[in-house]
Amino acid sequence: MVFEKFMKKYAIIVAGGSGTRMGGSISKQYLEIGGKPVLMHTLEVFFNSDSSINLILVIPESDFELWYKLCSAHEFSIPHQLVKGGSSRFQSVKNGLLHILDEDGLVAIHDGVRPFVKPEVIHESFKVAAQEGSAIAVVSLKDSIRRVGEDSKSVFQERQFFRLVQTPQTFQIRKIKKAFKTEESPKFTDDATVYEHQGWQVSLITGNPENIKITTPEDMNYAEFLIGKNP
Ligand SMILES: Nc1ccn([C@@H]2O[C@H](COP(=O)(O)OP(=O)(O)OP(=O)(O)O)[C@@H](O)[C@H]2O)c(=O)n1
Ligand SMILES: C[C@](O)(CO)[C@H](O)COP(=O)(O)O
Repeated sequence: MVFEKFMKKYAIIVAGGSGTRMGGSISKQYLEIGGKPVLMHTLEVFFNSDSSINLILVIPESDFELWYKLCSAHEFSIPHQLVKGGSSRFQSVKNGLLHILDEDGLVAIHDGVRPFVKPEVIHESFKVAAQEGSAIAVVSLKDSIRRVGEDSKSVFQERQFFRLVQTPQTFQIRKIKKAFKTEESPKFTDDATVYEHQGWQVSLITGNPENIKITTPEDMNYAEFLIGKNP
């Protein structure tokens, strides 16, 4: 039995992107919902779920000044380490991992633009990763799905065999640091795929459906609605 309570814990919050699908002059991670930048909500959920988690925030180096100004304007005082982002999500995660020693412990990797993750999911992810090496938050599908071929013909798929993958994706530090030593590949759409590339099986946990990745403008309306429900 491994008890995660006594292990060193980190969370790498990746926000090194520029939000091309959202558009606009300010990257989506700094847009306000409920009067506060998205990223501050995300950092708060982790801090409030367990204040012993060491928070590492990855943003583009060119945004450091902006972030300091936002922290000052919003009197944001949650302790975190700022790390520069990379040219892709993979590179941003890799930069975050370089700031963690190769030690026994756990690291949750989480998209900065998923501020609605539930504390219960964060706790479960650390618990399962301590026992099994990894814990990937996923949710079941509610709609029917079809696979569309290049000829535009579509085929019914049995949705019970599929899951939507979210973050946090939590790992034992030694394993995920080893996994990220590999060359970047287009197949690496998340951290689970990098881990799996080592021949290791990932463990799935149940995420929360409202833990959306804020991606396009209509997501901001839903995010404002959700903040209203959970101020
Ligand atoms: N070079 C990058 C690219 C993405 N991300 C982060 O990875 C998460 C998921 O990526 P996505 O939603 O695609 O964000 P963007 O890359 O900013 O958006 P887009 O693809 O629309 O440009 C986001 O928190 C994003 O900031 C990152 O840390 N570094
Ligand atoms: C990591 C992720 O959020 C899991 O669903 C997703 O793969 C990120 O994809 P994106 O294309 O970088 O937004």
